[in-house]
Amino acid sequence: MKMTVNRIRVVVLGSPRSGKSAVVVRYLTKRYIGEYSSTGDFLYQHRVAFDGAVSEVEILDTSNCAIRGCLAEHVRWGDAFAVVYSVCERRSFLAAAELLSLLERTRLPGCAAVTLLGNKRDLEHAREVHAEEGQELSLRFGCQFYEVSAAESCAGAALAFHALLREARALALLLPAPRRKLAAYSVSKVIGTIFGKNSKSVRKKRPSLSI
Ligand SMILES: Nc1nc2c(ncn2[C@@H]2O[C@H](COP(=O)(O)OP(=O)(O)OP(=O)(O)O)[C@@H](O)[C@H]2O)c(=O)[nH]1
Repeated sequence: MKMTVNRIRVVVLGSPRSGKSAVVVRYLTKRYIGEYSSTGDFLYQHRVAFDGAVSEVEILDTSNCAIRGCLAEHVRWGDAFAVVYSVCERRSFLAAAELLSLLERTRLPGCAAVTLLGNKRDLEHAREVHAEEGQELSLRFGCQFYEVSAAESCAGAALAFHALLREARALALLLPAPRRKLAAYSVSKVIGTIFGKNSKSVRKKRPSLSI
């Protein structure tokens, strides 16, 4: 049976140190890398098959968007958004609320799949944001919500990303959007870079984005 293939562009947003890269790499490789020295965005290409369909996914792991002024460009580019905060840092939760509000203002409601991820749930002793608060925020913006721990397991990240891709697939059937090409790194090349080097500090390079 021929599997349908669809292309989905995912943008991962959130405060510095909230665990965006750790969650993305955990989902892509099932492994946890402790430290990244991030200097910019990183774009991964990933092919995933589930629910009888194949998705060619581009995941943009952003860094310091607000400071670098590239947030609007990323919001225009994405079909789906993962907004990450750390359950141990209230400031990152407030920033996530701002990001959800921005997405609501700039992307017509129902035109993009969005999920809110409360990361670092393994650090219960340092928790500052309760799960109910994340749930309420997701209800307010009509988006999905998961608490995950990139450090503890890949199940949470996989569940959250597959749910996001499932929603993006459904929207793509309703809202065909123009496709723009991006220079991208294949996951195998990226993973080689990550694991080829000292995995303690992985330098992230900013690929040339041509939208
Ligand atoms: N305990 C714990 N630590 C985590 C988890 N996820 C990430 N970290 C740690 O949090 C720190 C930041 O993780 P990154 O993935 O680099 O965070 P980031 O959001 O990509 O950071 P920027 O690139 O600066 O925006 C690192 O020290 C990670 O080891 C988690 O689930 N649990």
